[in-house]
Amino acid sequence: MPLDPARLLAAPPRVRTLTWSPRDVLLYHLGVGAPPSRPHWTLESRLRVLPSFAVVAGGQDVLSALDIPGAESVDRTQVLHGTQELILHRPLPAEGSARARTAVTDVHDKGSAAVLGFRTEAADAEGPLWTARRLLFARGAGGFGGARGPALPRPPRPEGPPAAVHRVPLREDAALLYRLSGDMNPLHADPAEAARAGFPRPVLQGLCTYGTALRVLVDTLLDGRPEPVRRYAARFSGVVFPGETLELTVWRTGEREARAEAVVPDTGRLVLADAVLEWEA
Ligand SMILES: CCCCCCC[C@@H](O)CC(=O)SCCNC(=O)CCNC(=O)[C@H](O)C(C)(C)COP(=O)(O)OP(=O)(O)OC[C@H]1O[C@@H](n2cnc3c(N)ncnc32)[C@H](O)[C@@H]1OP(=O)(O)O
Repeated sequence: MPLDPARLLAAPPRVRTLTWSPRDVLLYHLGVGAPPSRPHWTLESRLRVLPSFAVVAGGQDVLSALDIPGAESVDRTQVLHGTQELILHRPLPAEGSARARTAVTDVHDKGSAAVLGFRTEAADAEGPLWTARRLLFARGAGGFGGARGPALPRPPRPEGPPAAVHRVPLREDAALLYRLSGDMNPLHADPAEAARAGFPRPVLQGLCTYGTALRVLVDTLLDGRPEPVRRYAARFSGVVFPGETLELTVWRTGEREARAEAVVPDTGRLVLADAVLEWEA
């Protein structure tokens, strides 16, 4: 049975209560490579919360993302994370409980692939906390006769020299450490699953690359203060393997805005594209 856009879009939103503690935040920060020299990520007494923690808070189960009516035919081994956007309505507390509501927003037929969009709204007793939007790229799930949908915006590279270029080595076990925070997809841990998905070895979670880049951006642009971050978005343009080094290039594009991209310099592969970070004073 092919993918059924009408059923997917009509599926009731998934509602979950998410609770987290400083231990979860500390583990997440290690998963995105926080070094011992940055105690605001690694010590409970000085802890600040990297905004991208929102995507794992409360152990959000990425594997169940496609357990919805209409997506039965999608081969889970072929699904790649395509884009991620986070809008922070307030700084995240180190300990919290929130109600998160996730709905399917887009079902696009790209020929051989399908692109599925999801939107999560999370709020606690004090009001909205974050909005997350993501696109999943389901290889082999296209051709169901649906609308192609819009092309992803590909803004031109910022003009002028970058403000900074950071080399960010990734741990060999980065994917194994990161998965303890929430993304237990075997694609990131099991060589046999990676081979089934067409990769020579397990690939890094897109959200690990996303969080790693944000950590570096917050440390270098905001002096390690995540509280002003309001929006962070990026496209996953190529796979990353644990143990590789990322080269993160950053442009200042406004008083409170930066753009960034990451390549794996050994291969020249662009892996994180069109990243944008916006913050307030
Ligand atoms: C079990 C269920 C689990 C569900 C959750 C899983 C979450 C995680 O565990 C999984 C992961 O973390 S996977 C790792 C992170 N992601 C990646 O590594 C993907 C890297 N990107 C790629 O490989 C390619 O860009 C690729 C393959 C994404 C696209 O490359 P191409 O095929 O060359 O695409 P292209 O020809 O450029 O474009 C075709 C159409 O697709 C749209 N598109 C392109 N890149 C996209 C992207 N990143 N996200 C969403 N849509 C994208 C294009 O706009 C194009 O559409 P159109 O033809 O209409 O313009």
